[in-house]
Amino acid sequence: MLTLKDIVVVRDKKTILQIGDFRLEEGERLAVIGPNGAGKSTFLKVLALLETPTAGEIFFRGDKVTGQNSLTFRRRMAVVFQEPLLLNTTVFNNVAQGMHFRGIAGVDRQRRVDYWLDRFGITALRNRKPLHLSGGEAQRVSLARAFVLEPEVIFLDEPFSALDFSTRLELLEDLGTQLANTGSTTVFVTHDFNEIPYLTDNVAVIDAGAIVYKGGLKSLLAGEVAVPAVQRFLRPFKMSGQLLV
Ligand SMILES: Nc1ncnc2c1ncn2[C@@H]1O[C@H](COP(=O)(O)OP(=O)(O)OP(=O)(O)O)[C@@H](O)[C@H]1O
Repeated sequence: MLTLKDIVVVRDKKTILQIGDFRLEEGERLAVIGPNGAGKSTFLKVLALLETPTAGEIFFRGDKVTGQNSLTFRRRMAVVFQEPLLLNTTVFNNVAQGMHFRGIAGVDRQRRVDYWLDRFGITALRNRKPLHLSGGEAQRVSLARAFVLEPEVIFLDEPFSALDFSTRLELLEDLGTQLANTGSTTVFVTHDFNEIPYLTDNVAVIDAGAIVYKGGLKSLLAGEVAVPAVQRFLRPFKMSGQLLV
């Protein structure tokens, strides 16, 4: 679905991302993990066509992405960030907002919003303004706003890292269910190994701007693969007993 070729991102004269070959397949659910500053968000923004790389090519379903067509492709994707970024209007309007740009209106729009409010358990909040939502509720609105667009690919950049543990678990379970139901192609950035099994076993590890591992999480944690950068990153999780998976 998305292919990166010889991507380089340079910022402030520093190379922060370097990806030779990368393919995201149709229906693939990929978790991206790595230490702080490794380049995870930059990688996600390049894939989501939100950041233009310094060099390299991006293909969406075989078509080369250019300055002229990138907005059209971007409208076929949805992104959820750590901060919900909601407008100061009702939950219903926030979820309905993106459909305006896609020409979906009337009964169809209402039906789709109602469906996703229900899927994420926020129907009762439909007339509430964001100021009066908890962090977990606000992130449910963000998720509904992304899914309602029926995007071809969903990007999630540490969507739950600001939430408490039990809220995070509930949201991970609900997100996992909805991703399984829709079969959406997904890229999920996290810095916590424990979140990954709720969504997938398929993981890419980024370190110092490069993908140093792509494959199964279970085999990675079982030590079946020996990538020094991965072992270094895993060590503090194991030592502090934070690795629950
Ligand atoms: N616009 C920019 N200008 C200069 N440096 C940048 C820019 N964007 C990112 N960087 C740097 O690039 C590196 C990678 O940043 P990025 O946000 O992609 O990492 P990350 O793995 O998502 O980090 P974190 O887990 O802390 O969110 C960091 O050192 C960051 O400071």
